[in-house]
Amino acid sequence: MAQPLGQHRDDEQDRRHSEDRGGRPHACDEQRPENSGKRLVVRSVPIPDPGARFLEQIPVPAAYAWVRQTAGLAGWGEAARVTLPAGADRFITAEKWLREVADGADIEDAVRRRGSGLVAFGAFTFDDASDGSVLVVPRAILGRDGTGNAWLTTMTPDGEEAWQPSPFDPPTGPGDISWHDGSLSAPEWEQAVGEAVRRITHSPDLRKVVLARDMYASANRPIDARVLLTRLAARYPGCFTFACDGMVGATPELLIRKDGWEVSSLVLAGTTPRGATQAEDSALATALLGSAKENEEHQYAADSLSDTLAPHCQAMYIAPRPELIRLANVQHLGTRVHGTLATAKSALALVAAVHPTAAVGGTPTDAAVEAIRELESMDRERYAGPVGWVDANGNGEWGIALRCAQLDGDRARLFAGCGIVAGSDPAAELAETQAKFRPMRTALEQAD
Ligand SMILES: C=C(O[C@@H]1C=C(C(=O)O)C=C[C@H]1O)C(=O)O
Repeated sequence: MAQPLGQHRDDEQDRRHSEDRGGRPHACDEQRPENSGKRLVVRSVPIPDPGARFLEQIPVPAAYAWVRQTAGLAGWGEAARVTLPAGADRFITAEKWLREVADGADIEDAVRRRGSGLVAFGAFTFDDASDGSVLVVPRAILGRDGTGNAWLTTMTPDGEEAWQPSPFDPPTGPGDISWHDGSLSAPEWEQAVGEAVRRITHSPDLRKVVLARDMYASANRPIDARVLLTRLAARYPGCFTFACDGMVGATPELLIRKDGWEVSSLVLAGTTPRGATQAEDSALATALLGSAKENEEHQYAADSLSDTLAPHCQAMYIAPRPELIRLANVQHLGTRVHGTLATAKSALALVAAVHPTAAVGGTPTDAAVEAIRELESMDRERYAGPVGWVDANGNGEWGIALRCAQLDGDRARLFAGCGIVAGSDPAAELAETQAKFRPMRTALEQAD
């Protein structure tokens, strides 16, 4: 393995500073960059290939990441941050903030690849009514594409010392984990599912509601995001393994990828377990693909994405029927969507247009979000919200934050949810949430 890149003292100070505040800014920080006014000096340079396991080179526990297969971005430190209050305008406010940061920045990009130059990572709340969305420009990003081209980007507030390799803070596992119920116990959550089915059956207006539940893990030691990232990336290589401001996971669902005029998405909805044998696995897959209930649930999600994306495209292709997406823990129905934009739009503007899809909200959107607020008895915070990265030109890649946890010191809050339609069975949905918790549970409990 190549030498770890090490860390700079400033990164450590940044981390302590943000941890002192519980990772959450005070109200007076809202919409103000932490480097207040200092312009950023951004340099991207090619580096020798650090290898496929480049996530292991992040020098500090507070990691930023967006990685699929052996390609992606791994960041650390904080050069600038904006925290956005509740509001449907949080994506556009974030976009404006990034534009101002980029306009003021001194950028030299000798790499000129997707993800080089000035890049911010973001995690947005699911609900317009929730505070806590963030966009962070790290101090350093290690980037790698699928063919082993690699680069290092440093982003430094003017007048400060650029990040330099120095001692590496080795990752440590979280030790023994104990588990605690979240907002609802399992039986209470089954009751909520029953109530959603009743409302869908009796109201002609509500067709689908995605209901989620949370649970808590307590560890012996502070939980190091890097440990979870490397475990998740190894077990879920086809997913987007992500970390942003303590939100860590491996999501299979691509909300929007924007590259110049091209946009794409992978909508998921409809789930079945993996089989214990190949024959059982295939039988489950065949049943999923042929199930009227799962296809109905899927269609709402595919329609919601295509209905909201279409007005921004001059051409759009939607796969005519869902395909099977197999992960280590579950199998899904998935629909791929590709489009060409009609007018220039940033990735964040597109995220604003399509979120929340009926993969995580429901149909119709407003009634479903209202039912979620009433029935889940919790704030989803950034679970099921958009997570990803955006560059100075508005290109980027955003997933839906699923199969994930919010880290807070030695605690983690895990989330999982399921689409509920008229034909849903509460016990089967509870089992589905258990399967969807598994990626994070295993990542936390796995022995080194
Ligand atoms: C809501 C989640 O997943 C979503 C719901 C799915 C379903 O109901 O079948 C499938 C994939 C995701 O779109 C989750 O993982 O928490």
